[in-house]
Amino acid sequence: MIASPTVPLARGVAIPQLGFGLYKVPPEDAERLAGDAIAAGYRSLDTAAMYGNEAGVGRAVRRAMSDDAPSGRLDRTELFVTTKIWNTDQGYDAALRAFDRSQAELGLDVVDLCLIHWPCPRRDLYVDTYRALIRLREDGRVRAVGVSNFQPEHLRRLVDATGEVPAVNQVELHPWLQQRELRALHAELGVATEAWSPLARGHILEDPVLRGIAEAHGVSVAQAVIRWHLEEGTIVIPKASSPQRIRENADVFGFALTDGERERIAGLDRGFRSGSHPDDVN
Ligand SMILES: NC(=O)C1=CN([C@@H]2O[C@H](COP(=O)(O)OP(=O)(O)OC[C@H]3O[C@@H](n4cnc5c(N)ncnc54)[C@H](OP(=O)(O)O)[C@@H]3O)[C@@H](O)[C@H]2O)C=CC1
Ligand SMILES: O=C(O)C(=O)[C@@H](O)[C@H](O)C(=O)CO
Repeated sequence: MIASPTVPLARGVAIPQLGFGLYKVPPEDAERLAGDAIAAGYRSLDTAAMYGNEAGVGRAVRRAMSDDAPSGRLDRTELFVTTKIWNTDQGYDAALRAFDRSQAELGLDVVDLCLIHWPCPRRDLYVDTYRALIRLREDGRVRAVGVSNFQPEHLRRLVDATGEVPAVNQVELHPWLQQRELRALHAELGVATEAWSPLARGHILEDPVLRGIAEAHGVSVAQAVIRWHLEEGTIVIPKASSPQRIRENADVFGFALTDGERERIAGLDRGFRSGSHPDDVN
């Protein structure tokens, strides 16, 4: 894999644009698959307390920094780890305690990015939770703080209440759910867009337009879609369960989509969600 470009966040932090997602990776597989991803050239790992696999991710990171690293020793600054505060841990004190647990599971002195996993507006605790993340950043325990699954009204309220713009909003985004209104607000506020379920959990892989574009480049549909995300400027974190797919998804720097292909993909937006809608999660 050619080194992924990075996306600048506030305060001099930069996140690799291509990362590896670990939702539904069983705890016993997390160290191996995160290690496979690092060996394939990924430098960013996306986990969460809810995934139950932070310990394995932390072990893979520490192994990559050790003298017996399978593919050459890396410095901690070369790796980027994201975790998230789960819904039942929202609130100022609860979020601080949840972060203590995540940090202990990961076994890392500093976490690169910590997100509020879902806004959970009916709990009405996301502003307090965000203040806890700011405190963690000020204490040097996280480098950047952000949110996930926030809709425009949640972002606006957070910015009004705290005077802070989250570094990242991680949302479901792929060719069938292009999130144009939200991305326009991100651009206005200066929030980086990160795509979860960038392959729509596999649902889009049979799309005939995407298949035609992939065939034209001699790549898989997954590769064409990941390439589209990169060209859109989105941070992208595909998950895969085999070393072969992990490598395939990172082999996306040797071709470029044409303007016509990007236009055809723009026409695929249909509001399809492969995961939950933020209104339904509390
Ligand atoms: N903040 C949030 O609320 C959320 C965050 N996320 C994050 O985003 C990450 C990615 O999203 P996720 O939901 O996992 O879904 P993805 O869109 O990344 O799709 C993963 C699915 O696609 C399959 N797949 C991957 N690569 C290929 C390929 N090259 N060819 C064919 N099939 C392929 C995988 O199969 P297999 O595993 O069998 O290889 C898996 O079934 C998560 O792992 C997590 O880190 C996800 C959901 C919500
Ligand atoms: O993966 C995550 O981070 C999630 O929160 C989701 O998968 C969420 O639980 C969902 O969308 C379930 O369909």
